[in-house]
Amino acid sequence: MKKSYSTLVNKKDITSIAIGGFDGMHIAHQQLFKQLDKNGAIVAIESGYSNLTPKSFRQEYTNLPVYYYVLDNIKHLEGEEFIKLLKEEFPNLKKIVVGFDFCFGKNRKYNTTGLKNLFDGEVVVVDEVCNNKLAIHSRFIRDFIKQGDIKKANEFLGKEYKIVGQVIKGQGLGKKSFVPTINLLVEEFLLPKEGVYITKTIIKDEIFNSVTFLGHRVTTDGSFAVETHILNKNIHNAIGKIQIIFIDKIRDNEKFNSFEKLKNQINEDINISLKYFDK
Ligand SMILES: Cc1cc2nc3c(=O)[nH]c(=O)nc-3n(C[C@H](O)[C@H](O)[C@H](O)COP(=O)(O)O)c2cc1C
Ligand SMILES: Nc1ncnc2c1ncn2[C@@H]1O[C@H](COP(=O)(O)OP(=O)(O)OP(=O)(O)O)[C@@H](O)[C@H]1O
Repeated sequence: MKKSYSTLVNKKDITSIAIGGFDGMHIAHQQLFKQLDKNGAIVAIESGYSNLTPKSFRQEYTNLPVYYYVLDNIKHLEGEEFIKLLKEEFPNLKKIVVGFDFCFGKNRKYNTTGLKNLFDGEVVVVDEVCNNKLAIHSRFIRDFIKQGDIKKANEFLGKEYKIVGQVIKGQGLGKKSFVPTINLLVEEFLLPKEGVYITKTIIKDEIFNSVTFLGHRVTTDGSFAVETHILNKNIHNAIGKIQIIFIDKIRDNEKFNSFEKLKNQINEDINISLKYFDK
């Protein structure tokens, strides 16, 4: 469940901050957080494009308080003005942690050297964090997810990719012709490539093994759907928000020329998922 430490911690108590967009809260971001002291905080600059950990979802991946600032409100600031703002916001600030490629201020013209010149406290610059020689960045993780390469995305995230959606009514076909599924409306999160995935589904804090289809139902009504089938369990009453955790991709979305062929394939997808959870 979402934590909201930032509302509980007084900004006056904060002595160190890490600054960045932090979409995904991936392995490299976590390296920055390790440099913070026990009165540390995360200053997340919201560009409006965060879709790995949108809006306030970043708080879930850290015990440090996260404070959000809207990029449009601060991007016009000169370097001195930005530092002044930080010192007003966090009057006891002693240390700032950023990555090697951090830029800030009007036209992004200030870099880590500028930060060291302008801030009178300690500045820690973290070297590029890589995974097997590949730099870890949110934009690369987004590419992996869009390509359906969930394993790679999870490796770079340092955790399993998770989306949150609202339960909605399906076509009512699943139960009758295929298997029962929970249909979801997902608005804020980046969706993996169309296809079928081994997943876990969290409903009211309870975790279920599942298999999830997402894409255009090209075999039935053609409409776009995110639907999850809970393995070995009948769930009748899922409502509200549920979470889907992506583990691995099974296959691409396919158009079948009969419902029977789709049904056989769905059973095969279920078997692959069951085997994965059995091992
Ligand atoms: C594991 C699984 C795999 C699926 N694969 C496909 C597929 O490859 N192509 C497709 O058109 N629909 C696929 N579907 C979606 C079915 O067409 C869908 O479940 C059916 O239309 C029922 O929809 P409903 O839940 O809205 O009633 C899949 C569903 C599941 C659960
Ligand atoms: N691979 C990395 N190694 C070290 N520091 C990093 C790395 N990636 C990001 N950072 C630092 O983390 C902070 C947050 O950066 P940012 O939100 O731009 O992450 P990102 O993964 O590079 O995102 P994007 O791909 O969208 O640019 C910044 O201070 C940035 O310099």
